[in-house]
Amino acid sequence: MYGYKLPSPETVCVTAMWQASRCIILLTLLGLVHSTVITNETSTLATSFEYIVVGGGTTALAVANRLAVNHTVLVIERGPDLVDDEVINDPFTTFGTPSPCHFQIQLAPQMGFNGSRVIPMTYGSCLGGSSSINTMIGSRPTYAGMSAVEALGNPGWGWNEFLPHMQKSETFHPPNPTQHAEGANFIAVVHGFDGPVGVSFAQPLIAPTLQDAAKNTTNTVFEGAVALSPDMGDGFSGGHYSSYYHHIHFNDTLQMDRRSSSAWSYLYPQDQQRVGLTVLVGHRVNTILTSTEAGGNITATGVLVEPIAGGTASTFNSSREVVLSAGALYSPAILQRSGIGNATFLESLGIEPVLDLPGVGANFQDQILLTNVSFPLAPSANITNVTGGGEVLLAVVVAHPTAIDTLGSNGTSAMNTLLRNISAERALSTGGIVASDALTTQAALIANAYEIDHPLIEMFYTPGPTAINVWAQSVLPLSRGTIRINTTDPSVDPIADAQYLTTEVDMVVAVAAARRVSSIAVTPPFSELLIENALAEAGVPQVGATDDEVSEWVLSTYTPGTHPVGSNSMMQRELGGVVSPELLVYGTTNLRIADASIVPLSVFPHTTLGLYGVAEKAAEMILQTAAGN
Ligand SMILES: Cc1cc2nc3c(=O)[nH]c(=O)nc-3n(C[C@H](O)[C@H](O)[C@H](O)COP(=O)(O)OP(=O)(O)OC[C@H]3O[C@@H](n4cnc5c(N)ncnc54)[C@H](O)[C@@H]3O)c2cc1C
Repeated sequence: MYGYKLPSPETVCVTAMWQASRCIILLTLLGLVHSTVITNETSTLATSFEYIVVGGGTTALAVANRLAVNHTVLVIERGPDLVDDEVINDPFTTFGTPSPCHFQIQLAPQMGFNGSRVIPMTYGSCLGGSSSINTMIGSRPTYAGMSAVEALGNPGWGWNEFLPHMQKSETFHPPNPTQHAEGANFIAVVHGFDGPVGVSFAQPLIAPTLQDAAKNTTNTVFEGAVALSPDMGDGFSGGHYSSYYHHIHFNDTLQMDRRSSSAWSYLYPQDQQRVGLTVLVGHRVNTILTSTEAGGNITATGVLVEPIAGGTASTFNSSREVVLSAGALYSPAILQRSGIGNATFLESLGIEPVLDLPGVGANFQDQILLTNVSFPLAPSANITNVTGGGEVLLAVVVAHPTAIDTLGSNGTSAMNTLLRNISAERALSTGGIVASDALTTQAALIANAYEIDHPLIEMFYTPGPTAINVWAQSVLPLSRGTIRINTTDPSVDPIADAQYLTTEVDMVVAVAAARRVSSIAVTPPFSELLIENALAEAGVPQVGATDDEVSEWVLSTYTPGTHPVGSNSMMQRELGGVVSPELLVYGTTNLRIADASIVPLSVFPHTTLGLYGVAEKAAEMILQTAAGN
């Protein structure tokens, strides 16, 4: 006998993905879930939690989710809850379309041609943080990169130990037969298949003509040295090119994509509801409250919180730990306001130091992007085939050439010499490092990584309606800057100074990347898709331009890579490290940091998938401490 069965409320909710908040409320009313509380009101909240997580961004929500399975956790996010915001949820509308989550910080004047440049850096401020607005390109650190991180005094952070944490976060969607036929591939053993973060190839994956042109031209420009990769996340992505996967949830039933931000992975879905989790939005953490133990160690006891809209400040207490996850731009500022940082600097602002830790805010670094490159399509090019008919498509082909692929053996050995004889003076004088050893050690590790298998640059091709963009990104910058508050007023942004391109080797890499961009535009079959004078039209130096001409162009056009890291680095304390391999702030008993600020070297070509690994590893270590192991 056949009967008609009504879909369960859970099924309705999964199908109506855009209405998740309403679904969660419905399910809660039906008594089907014990829902996480998301609120912007403090009056009804408890004042004490086992854990407090500062920030509600990419890493924060992942850590909070894992801790809240068995503990009470309060997350405090400065920005709003934008669960139903269509710009954020739809992967294809986020680029270039502002949302209430898009924010910019004005960087300190950076090096430019003939003087300095004032450049803003974009970041996300809402639940999910920057994962709610980013470009969703999925890439992982390399084996060589994680070896360098481990060698900075971080046992347990090599590729083999780190991989399981990235796998735990992930549900990888293998390419479907069409995507496979179009070039998408994967290696199953390096992926996870039941974690919260959806990772899949985009739909549609490619614009066929551009895909072919990009692959063939990459091959020619790098003289066949850059080979098709079976999987860009296998740890050996240097010297390869491939179609990218993205952090996107692909829903088989609906045949549609949705951004898999941290919020959509670890917070909103029904199966991620946590009765112990409270998320307070629209509130800023001004300071972390501390007490000093008998032995001189500092214990975090809670946080001082203020509503963004104005109103009375509140205090929340933590009985176990405080986890700082406000991102590479803001976490150092919160520590500094709390009296943790360079004691002399803090005193100059009238802040009483509770912990002298000179590395707070130092070792700040970001990749650069050469983005201002938009090559106009030739009238003869079949626009539909080249650009997918004017639809927004995600990155089509990405290439990760190594130093030897890009510079040849003479260039590589010249760069190696520069790296191994690096002068730390400028970084020291600007406060970018706290000891010259910090830079020479990092430079030697970067040189080793390049010798093994680390990408020197990343190049990707993306189509627009009438032009093709070729992006080049430096991957492992050596210039070091600072994040520093200049007032105790918590509503004022810190001074973020990336010191882009101030180290000679970074200019060498940028010039090499720019030269490859020029070569690509004049190399068939890619060049055949473009107008005849595409280089001049795009303002890019001609092939054969002098080094000075190329440097001038680089200095006039580069933009922030929006992958800032390192401002509370995980490395030895003597080198200016801020956190131990257990992510505990040195000199504290229970203050951890889990966000991009702990990453000591830019070994994640794109940061997000690696940061989910950091979050999973952080949560595991915190839970081990709670269990007394
Ligand atoms: C435009 C853009 C494009 C990008 N593209 C990619 C990409 O394609 N692929 C990729 O892998 N990565 C990409 N990234 C980088 C990646 O998104 C970030 O590195 C990553 O999300 C950072 O995670 P986080 O947890 O360190 O910080 P965030 O996710 O930024 O979270 C920090 C959170 O802390 C909150 N906060 C700050 N101060 C306070 C305070 N005082 N109190 C309370 N809350 C506070 C902020 O509002 C924010 O929500 C991109 C980033 C941007 C901005």
